[in-house]
Amino acid sequence: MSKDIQKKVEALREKIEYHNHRYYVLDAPEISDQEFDALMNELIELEQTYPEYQSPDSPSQRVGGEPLDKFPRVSHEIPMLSLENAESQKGLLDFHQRVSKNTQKTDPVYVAELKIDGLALSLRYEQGILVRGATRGDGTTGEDITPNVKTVRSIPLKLSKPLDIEIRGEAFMSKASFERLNQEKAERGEDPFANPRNAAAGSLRQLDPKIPAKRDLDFFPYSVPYIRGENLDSHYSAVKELKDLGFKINPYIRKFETMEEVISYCEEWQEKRTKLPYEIDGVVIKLNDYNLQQQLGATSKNPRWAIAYKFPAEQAESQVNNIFIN
Ligand SMILES: NC(=O)c1cnc(OC2CCCC2)nc1N
Repeated sequence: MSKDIQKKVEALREKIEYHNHRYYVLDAPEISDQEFDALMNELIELEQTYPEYQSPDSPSQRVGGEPLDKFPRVSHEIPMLSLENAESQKGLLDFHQRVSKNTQKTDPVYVAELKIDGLALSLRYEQGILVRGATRGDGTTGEDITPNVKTVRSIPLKLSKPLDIEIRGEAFMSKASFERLNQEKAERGEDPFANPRNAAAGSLRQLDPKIPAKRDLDFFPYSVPYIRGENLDSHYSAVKELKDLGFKINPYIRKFETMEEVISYCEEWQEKRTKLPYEIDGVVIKLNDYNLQQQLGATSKNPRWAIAYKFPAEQAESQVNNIFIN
């Protein structure tokens, strides 16, 4: 009997994670929400009947377990640095000058990414299993919020390869989920969140994981500070690897040969950002080649091989819109 139950539980888990990936990462579901819920309810029932089969990587953790009384503190062996800001196009050209001068490369390849306005997370996987999710904190000490991180549907609980790896990225809430949440809070007479970033941060810092589980949080990875057994030679190859491992990758990431192209990408998204389903506050520009990154290194605060182009504060008109929507 027990062998059969174990097989059934494991088969259910795989099926549920497969459909979770289809829906939340590929945006291409194959079954209805009702069918998915039925699979999840069946798994939860089996795990409650046979607690000996509970497992940290079970998708039942995505709906949240028991509340914690506090978050343990964690240290980031590799500090989570912050980005130096460029307030203008001239700042980007100065950055390019510094990079070219210090790497003797006049034509380095850059990667440009939308700067998602959310909460930085560090994810640790051992043999491909998510074992720890932590906030950035002050860059060297963060909070272990693993049960809450497991409720973010686009964060894989198990990678497609059994790797020991650390992955960092931005957890965020879409504009639509933010408006819906504030609507619900208003109906309950609760104070609304000021913006999606606060809503995402506030949700992930709840001691009861059942709360973030209902908040439709999302995640885009943006760096691989540590990987064992594979050597990645560039940021772009790391992003490809993240996609292969099961993560959702932001579709607007681009490689550019010149800073002029980077600047026009920044101008393009400064105009188009209101059309995105999530908030961005700029563009992140990174030197693609890991050897060149290594050559430039980092200060105690920022990497010298990356910079953030921050958009000027959002036009007043769009703020007014938000007030009326709320
Ligand atoms: N908010 C973002 O979208 C974002 C933040 N950070 C980074 O890169 C880290 C890696 C090295 C220092 C900054 N990339 C991003 N896309």
